[in-house]
Amino acid sequence: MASSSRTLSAPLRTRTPPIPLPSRSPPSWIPVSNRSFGASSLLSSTQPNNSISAIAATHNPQKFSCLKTKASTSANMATEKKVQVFDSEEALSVALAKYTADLSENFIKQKGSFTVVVSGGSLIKSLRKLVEAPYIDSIDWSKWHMFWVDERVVPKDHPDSNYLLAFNGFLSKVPIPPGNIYAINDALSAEAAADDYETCIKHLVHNGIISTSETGIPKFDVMLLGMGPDGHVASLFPGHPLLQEKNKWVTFIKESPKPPPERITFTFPVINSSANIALVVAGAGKAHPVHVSLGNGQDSEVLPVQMVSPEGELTWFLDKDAASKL
Ligand SMILES: O=C1O[C@H](COP(=O)(O)O)[C@@H](O)[C@H](O)[C@H]1O
Repeated sequence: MASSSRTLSAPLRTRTPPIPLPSRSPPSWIPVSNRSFGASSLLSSTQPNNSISAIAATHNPQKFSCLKTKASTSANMATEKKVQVFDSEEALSVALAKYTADLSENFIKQKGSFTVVVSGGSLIKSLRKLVEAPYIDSIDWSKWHMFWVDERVVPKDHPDSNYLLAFNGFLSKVPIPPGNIYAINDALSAEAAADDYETCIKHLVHNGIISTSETGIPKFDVMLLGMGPDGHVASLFPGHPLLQEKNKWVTFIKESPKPPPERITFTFPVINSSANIALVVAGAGKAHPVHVSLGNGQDSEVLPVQMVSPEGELTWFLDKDAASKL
């Protein structure tokens, strides 16, 4: 799509979000488009329910080679895991853009759409190469459907909003149709916003926009996820009972250990139903949970990031600082 045909909204300056949102949860019959809604080395994994394929570190991410292996897992499923280590976060972001663009092309060819889930945090900055040439023009953004793996229960123009972060760093630069951007309804309580988002997802499953796994759980084409220094993913924190949630697709937390306290989040059944997950981790401050997940590091408890085990493929994008303990 030519860059001249992009329909970009202005950055948020007021409390009015660029995507029209109802003041309260809309009934399910409202059309979804109107809803608110260096060198290579090989590692072995200590994680029992995952296989690991390879680590490749390089200045030129186009040239890394990955050995792929598959192993059985406890739930008769195989998670194919790839680990890529880059000399810099810059090189990581180049590779992440290619990874995402390739998936976009393949899914759009295969089924005519691409369902993408993003986290907040540092992930959004690492997506910066995707909004540059060649991908800005080669990706068919009109087929993208965007979701959030977690969101803080704040207005969309609040500095803590994951939506605002994504808008400023990504959405404002690409012509994804506004009706394909599924933000949470920020006019609701945490509990109601989680229910509302789950209803939105159900509606899209019903419409065939979101695929499902054999068990009927939404199966997003890709989740692009960051990880906190404590090993949290989405708003699923170490030791929290929500790690064990099995029934809900979207839930809420009111006492997040990381501010702000009120958040909504996808649960592990949905996260692990994904066709692809990219875990994007940069910086020495995250070396410990990476060591625990991929090396022989230990923690007093199972970290949320260790519970990421998708039905499809898991790819770790690490910079060398995050991988420094491996
Ligand atoms: O609070 C959150 O933190 C995590 C990790 O953020 P990062 O800045 O350390 O990468 C993020 O993935 C999540 O979406 C966000 O709500």
